[in-house]
Amino acid sequence: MPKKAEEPEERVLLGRFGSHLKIGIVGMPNVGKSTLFNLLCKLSVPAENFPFCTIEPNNARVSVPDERFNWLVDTYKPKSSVPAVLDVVDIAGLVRGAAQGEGLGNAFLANISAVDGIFHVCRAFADPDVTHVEDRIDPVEDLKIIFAELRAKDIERVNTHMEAAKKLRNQPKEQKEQLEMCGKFKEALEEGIDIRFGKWNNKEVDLLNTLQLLTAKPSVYLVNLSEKDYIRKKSKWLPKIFEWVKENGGEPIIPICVSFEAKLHEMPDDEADKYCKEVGATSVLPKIITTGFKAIQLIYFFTAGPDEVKCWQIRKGSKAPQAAGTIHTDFERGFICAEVMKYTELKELGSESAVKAAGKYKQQGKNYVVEDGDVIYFKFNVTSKGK
Ligand SMILES: Nc1ncnc2c1ncn2[C@@H]1O[C@H](COP(=O)(O)OP(=O)(O)OP(=O)(O)O)[C@@H](O)[C@H]1O
Ligand SMILES: [Mg+2]
Repeated sequence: MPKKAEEPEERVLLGRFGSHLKIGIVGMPNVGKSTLFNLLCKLSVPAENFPFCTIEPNNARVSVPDERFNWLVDTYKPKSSVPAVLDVVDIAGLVRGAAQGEGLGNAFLANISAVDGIFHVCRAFADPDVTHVEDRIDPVEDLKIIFAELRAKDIERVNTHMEAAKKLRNQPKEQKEQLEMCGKFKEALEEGIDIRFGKWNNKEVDLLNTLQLLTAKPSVYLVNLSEKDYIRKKSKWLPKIFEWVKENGGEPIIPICVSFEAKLHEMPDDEADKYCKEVGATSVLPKIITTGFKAIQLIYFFTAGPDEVKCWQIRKGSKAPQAAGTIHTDFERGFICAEVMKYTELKELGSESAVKAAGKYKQQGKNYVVEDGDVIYFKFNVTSKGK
C-alpha cells in the first residue's frame, strides 16, 4: 500500500539488548577524561543500593537525575527508592596508530568494544601546562584521528570474520551471504562511513550485533572548553565541531568545561550556586548523564507505591511483557496485563484514584510498547507455565 511506504523508516537498533548498558569516555590523552570521570563518580549511587554489582575502579554507576522520579518519591514517601543508573567507564587515551598497537592500542580498543556507547571528549582548551600529544589544539582533527582508528579496527574485525566465513566450504549459501555482508561493511568503512550511519537489512543487523563493531556505537560529543570560553559561551572551535558533527551523523554535542565543573565541586553548595549566578553558567553534568542514557537507547518506567518507588530500565521499543520480565521472570511468563498511568496525567491529577476516576488508568496488553515515564502495575498469573 502506498501509504505504508510513505511512513518514515524506523532506524534499526544496533547493539546489545540489555537494560544495563555502559557508556565509555573516549578521547586523546590529556583531554580531561579522567577528571570528568572522577566528577561523575562523585554522583555515584551508593554501592549498598546495588549489592550484587562489584564496580571496578574505572567504572562508575551514576544515578540519572529526573524530576519525575523526585516527584514520585515526594508524593508516595516510600520506604525505599531506586533511581535509574548509567554505567560510565573511563578509558585510557587513544593516539594515532592505535589500531596498529600504538600507545595502549589494542587494549584501549578492546575497552571500547565492551561499552555500548561513547562519550567523545575533545579538547578545545589551550593550556601550555597540559601537553597535547599532537602538539596543537584542533578538536576536529582529533575527532578525525579517533574515528579513523575506530574504522581501521572495525575493518580488521570484519576481515577476521571473512577469514572464518571462507572456511564454511560445505555451506556455500551461508558462506556467500556472510562474505557479501562483510563486503558491504568493509566498503562503507573504507569510504569513511561509520557503521551506525549505514542502511542495513535485518540479516546485516544480526551479523553487526555479533561483530560489535566500534563505529556501530552511538556517540555523544563533549567539547571541553576553557573556563573563559565556557562562561562566555563562545569558542572558535564550537562552530567547526558543530559543522563536522552535522556532516557526520548529527549526534548530540554538549559544551563543557571540566575544570569549571571541578571548581564547582570543590565549593560548598551555596557558594557554588552563588558562583554560577555570578558568572551566568551552570553545571552540565546532569545533562551529560541524561543524554548518554538516551543515546544508548535506554528508557525506564516507574513502579510506585508506599514501599518503593523504582525506575526500571528497559531498551527502547520493549513491549509490556518484556518490561515486566525486568521485575521478575514470573511477571513475563504469567503476564496478564499492564495497568498504565502516564506520569504527566498522574502529576496533573494528583493521585492514582483521581487518574482512575478520570478514566485515564489504562489496561494494556502484550503488544503495548512501554513508553519512557509510564507508571505501571503489572497483573500476572503465577501458576501459568510457558505461554
Ligand atoms: N577545560 C579545561 N581547562 C583547563 N585544564 C583542563 C580542562 N579540562 C581538563 N584540564 C586539565 O587537563 C589535565 C588532563 O586531564 P585528565 O587527566 O582528566 O585527562 P585524560 O583525558 O584522562 O588523560 P589520559 O588520556 O592521559 O588519561 C588535567 O590537569 C586537568 O586538570
Ligand atoms: Mg585519564
